[in-house]
Amino acid sequence: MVVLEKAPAKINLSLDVLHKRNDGFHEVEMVMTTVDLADRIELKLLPYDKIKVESESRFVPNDERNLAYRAAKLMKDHFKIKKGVRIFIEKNIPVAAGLAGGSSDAAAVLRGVNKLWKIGASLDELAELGAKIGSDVSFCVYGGTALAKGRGEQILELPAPPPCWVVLAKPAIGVSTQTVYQKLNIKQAEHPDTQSMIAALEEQSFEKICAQVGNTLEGVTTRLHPEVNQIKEKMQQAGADAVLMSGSGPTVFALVAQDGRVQRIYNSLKGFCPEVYIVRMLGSRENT
Ligand SMILES: C[C@@](CO)(OP(=O)(O)O)[C@H](O)COP(=O)(O)OP(=O)(O)OC[C@H]1O[C@@H](n2ccc(N)nc2=O)[C@H](O)[C@@H]1O
Ligand SMILES: Nc1ncnc2c1ncn2[C@@H]1O[C@H](COP(=O)(O)OP(=O)(O)O)[C@@H](O)[C@H]1O
Repeated sequence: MVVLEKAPAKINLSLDVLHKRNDGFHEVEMVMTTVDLADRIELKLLPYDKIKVESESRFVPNDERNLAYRAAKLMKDHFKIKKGVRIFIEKNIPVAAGLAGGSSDAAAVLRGVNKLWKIGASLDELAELGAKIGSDVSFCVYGGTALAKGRGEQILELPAPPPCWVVLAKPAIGVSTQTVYQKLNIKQAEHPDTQSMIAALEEQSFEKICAQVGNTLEGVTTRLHPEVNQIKEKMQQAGADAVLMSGSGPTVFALVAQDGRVQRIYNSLKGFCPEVYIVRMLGSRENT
């Protein structure tokens, strides 16, 4: 038996860091949405009790360090499953990019082995388990558009943004999420207005969404990697309606309403950035 799962990337339309917690994590408020740049996860039932991970990407480990492996192991242990799985990951999402590729692979494996091993857990149960793997996994279990609170694992569904183009540009650097959080000075950083972003989504106002994008982590990554600002400037000059770094970076996204401007923005980045993508937002959970 084979199960196929799509593992889409996410962007943070807004990301606010409120304070550092006693457990070392940061309390956040993030408005997140999935886009149609996705890894493809193929799960095959093995006739023996083992988890195997395979991928042609040289950027991800093929052993127990892979978040997809950890997701399958968690499901085996939690539901006391004595079956095996071969996980093949077709890696399309850039790694260590602020796009939650690893978290989305883990979420896809939670959903996938739930079917493969006929466990019958609800999405809510899978999202709760996913938080043990990483802060972004719970959101990735549901996909769509959501407000994520706590350290990222408390998910509240939000209306899908009005349709628009998203141009993603990733410079040739990887960023450690842990380092970015460590270097953040919460008092001095900029903070987006999360409630206004939610109101903009509820109003379905593309203009207001564009006005409210903001990311508390952007300043930290920009100081470490000035390329991030250069990408933002190029996107703005080429006519983007809004530009922001996603998550801890270094990927920058542009929101673009007019078809005619998308190719211009793409062309302005191609040659400067090794990885540039034109994608759409997936919008709601049903489309993810
Ligand atoms: C910044 C965000 C925004 O969506 O995403 P990415 O840039 O990684 O995609 C997330 O908060 C990242 O989520 P995720 O990548 O799952 O992080 P985790 O594995 O849970 O944590 C990695 C490290 O980041 C720090 N961390 C993470 C989340 C959080 N709320 N506070 C933190 O301080 C901790 O130091 C932790 O050891
Ligand atoms: N399936 C996976 N896909 C991507 N990265 C993975 C995976 N499993 C483990 N990792 C590790 O997790 C780290 C962060 O990965 P990723 O989710 O792509 O970044 P981000 O959290 O910035 O969005 C990388 O250093 C990578 O080695």
